[in-house]
Order: sequence, then structure tokens, then C-alpha cells
Amino acid sequence: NLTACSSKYVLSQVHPMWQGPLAVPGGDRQSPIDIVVRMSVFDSELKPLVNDYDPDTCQQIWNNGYSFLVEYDDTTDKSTLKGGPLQDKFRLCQFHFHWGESNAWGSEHTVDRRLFPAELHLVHWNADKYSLFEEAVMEDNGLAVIGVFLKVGKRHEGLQKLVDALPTIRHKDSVVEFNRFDPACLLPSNTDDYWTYHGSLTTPPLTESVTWIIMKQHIEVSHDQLAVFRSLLFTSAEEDVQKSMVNNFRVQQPLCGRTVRSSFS
Ligand SMILES: COc1ccc(C)cc1NC(=O)Nc1ccc2c(c1)[B-](O)(O)OC2
Ligand SMILES: [Zn+2]
Repeated sequence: NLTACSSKYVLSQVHPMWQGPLAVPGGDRQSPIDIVVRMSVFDSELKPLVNDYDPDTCQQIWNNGYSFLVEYDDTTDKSTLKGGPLQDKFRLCQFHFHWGESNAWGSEHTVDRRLFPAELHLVHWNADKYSLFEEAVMEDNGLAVIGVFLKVGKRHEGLQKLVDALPTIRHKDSVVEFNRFDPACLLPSNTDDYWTYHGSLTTPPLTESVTWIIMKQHIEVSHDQLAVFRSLLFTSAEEDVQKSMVNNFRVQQPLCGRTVRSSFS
């Protein structure tokens, strides 16, 4: 729908979590999107991704009232991402997931309209250009986010350590120490095949600062592991009505003439 692209301000969908429309300045590169495979353009210049994560930089896991975040110490270059479509070196700051109340939906991006039960986002910021995540999140080319689709299948051994910590952060704003988790274990075996496009955060402030790198290959987690995600709560311990943390995804946004490039033909 071109109207959503040409207007100076686009009203993002009225999202249950955000109580009403959100005006986003100049919203013509919003995320997530549907990746139409046959419309993506193979770019032979795209390099393999180079991720170099140090599990010792893992610090804590917390429930922010919308997802759960595993946060990393990003004060040094110990956990970095470069290569792929990126010109600069990016530092890992956190990863989180989006999921549905059922296995039928939950991802933010889709591939030829196909929904996955969940999607992992590994968030990095441009440490060559900025000195803080808070700065980079407001700037063009400030963030690089790796998206990985989750499918329900065999149990993911690496994920289990994280799943076991979730009951200790059931409520919004709860935090626990979380150490020595290697996020590389959540990447698919093949990270050379991906789609990439310029987009935005999918939650406020919805800034258009993200180079998205969406993996073609998904990872598998078990039904029971995903069920523990759904045992989290949007609400804090004080609230008298507890709401289960499910469907924490944004609806697909208009492509507005953007090209999605693929690293594979
Ligand atoms: C209230 O939220 C904030 C307050 C202050 C600052 C500096 C940033 C944020 N939000 C933020 O970083 N969101 C955010 C960051 C990265 C990603 C996403 C959301 B996603 O689209 O889900 O995947 C990648
Ligand atoms: Zn996300």
C-alpha cells in the first residue's frame, strides 16, 4: 500500500502492546517485512558473515516486559560481527526472541508469507562509528541484527541452559545473572546463505537504523522449550492481572520499493 510509504508519517499498526497508533518519522524503511524470495536480488559482492563471540561477555538475562533479553558486555571488542553486507565492525549487545501463542505463528519476518513459530534477533551496534548502543540506535547504519527462524522439532541442547533460567525471570523487570553463554550455538550450521535489507527496529523507538541479516537456514527447538517461552509474563509481580508473554511480534510493513539482496543464488 503506497500510501503508507509516501506519507511523511506512517502510522504503524495499532499494536495491542503499544495502546494506539505510533507515528514514525519518514517511515519508508520499516521492519519486519515479507521476504519474497523470487524478488530478492543475488549480490555476489556479499561476503560470508564473520562472528567472533566471547561467552565470557555474557552478563545477565532479563524480562523487559516485551521479550527476554540476554545482555552482553559491549564495552570492548570481545564479541563482534563483521563481514556479510557490513563495512564496519559491530559489537554484540543483546539477543532476544519473538514468538506466538501457538506454533502456527510468532516470527516477525516471513519468507514467501510463511510464518515460523519464533524468531531470534542478535543485536549488534556499529562500534567503528559510535561509542554507545544508545547513540547507534538513532543513526543510519547504526545497528546490524541477525534474524534466525525457529522451527519446532528436536530439542536444542544449547538453548536448554537459557530455557532453565526463564522461570527465574517470569515477571516484567526481573533480572538474573547469566554467564558463559555462547550465542554462536544459536546460529544455524550454514550462515553463508542469508537475505539482507535496510529496515528498522520492530519495537519503539522503531528507528530506521538496522541492517537486517536474515538467515535462510532455521534452527530447531522442541515444543517443550518453546512452551517455556510462553510461560513468561508481560506483567510485573505487583500487577493483579497476569498476562502471558505471547504474540510479541510486529506485523509486516510495506517494502516501499526496497530491494532485498541474497548472498546465494
Ligand atoms: C524502549 O526501547 C528502547 C529504549 C531506549 C533505547 C536506546 C532503545 C530501545 N529499544 C530498542 O533498542 N529496541 C530494539 C533494539 C534492537 C532490536 C529490536 C528492538 B527488534 O526490532 O526487536 O530486534 C532488534
Ligand atoms: Zn527483535
